[in-house]
Amino acid sequence: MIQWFPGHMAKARREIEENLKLVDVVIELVDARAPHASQNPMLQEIIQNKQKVVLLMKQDLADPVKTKKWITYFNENEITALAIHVNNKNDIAKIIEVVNNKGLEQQKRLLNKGVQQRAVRALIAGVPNVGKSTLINRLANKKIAKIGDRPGVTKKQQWIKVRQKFELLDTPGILWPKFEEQLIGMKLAAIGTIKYELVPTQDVAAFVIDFLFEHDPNQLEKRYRLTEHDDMWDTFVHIGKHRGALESGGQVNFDKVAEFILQDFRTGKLGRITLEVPE
Ligand SMILES: Nc1nc2c(ncn2[C@@H]2O[C@H](COP(=O)(O)OP(=O)(O)OP(=O)(O)O)[C@@H](O)[C@H]2O)c(=O)[nH]1
Repeated sequence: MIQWFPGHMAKARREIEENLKLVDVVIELVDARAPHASQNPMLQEIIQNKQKVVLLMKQDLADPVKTKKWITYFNENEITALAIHVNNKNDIAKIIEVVNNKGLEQQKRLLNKGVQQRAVRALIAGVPNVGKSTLINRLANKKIAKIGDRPGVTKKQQWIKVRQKFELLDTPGILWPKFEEQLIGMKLAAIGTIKYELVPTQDVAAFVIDFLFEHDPNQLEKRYRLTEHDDMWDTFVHIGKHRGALESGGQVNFDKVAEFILQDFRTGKLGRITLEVPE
């Protein structure tokens, strides 16, 4: 997990700016469970006149009604957006079609300026853990070796041919998450974008419990037999006993409880939850 310091952000930005020169379309990945929180604030600024497609990833874990609202919201702002489950073939086919069309559109604009036609080119960008590598592998239709950090080695750009349609840069642009607001930090920690060193696990789990109790209390009853929630301490004790998160003396292990809650949330065992709706 990357620690984002100003230097890293500047470097990430430079890399994307360099790569942007090579492509017609930017594929921006956000998390369908928190599309606003997981959107990098800088990207739009540097994309400028390139075509963009926003993918709401992990739609299988998100609330389908809220996902529809988000798609409408993006469309109303003249942004093409698709909800994606990376294991759904139709979703992948849709990406290929839309990216290709966007790329051709972009090229048509440039042809008038004397630029030669070539294969449509695209790049993927998004915050950590949003599903960039998985999507690249699905689009390539084969397993691409993951290229780790190799400081000091400048890698030559490689292009992946996607179904004879367009070319995709093999390394995604990794964008930094938003840090400015505590609530955004909570959402990002809940969906797994940022690590717990930044926000304590128990706080994140407590946030998830509060959110569910307000928006979808049935899930808490179904999963943990939790029917009332006045006090976080009591709620953790209840869930700890229910899930057997106990220490040798029979005391509830709060860290373990928090891990259980977050794991349940992230794997969809607490239902399909979206943490925010468009304003
Ligand atoms: N349920 C679900 N999980 C997904 C989906 N797409 C990706 N994932 C999971 O999300 C996790 C992160 O995926 P990666 O492809 O490693 O994400 P990344 O953006 O490349 O992550 P970094 O390398 O940290 O930047 C993995 O466990 C994937 O299996 C999806 O559509 N649905």
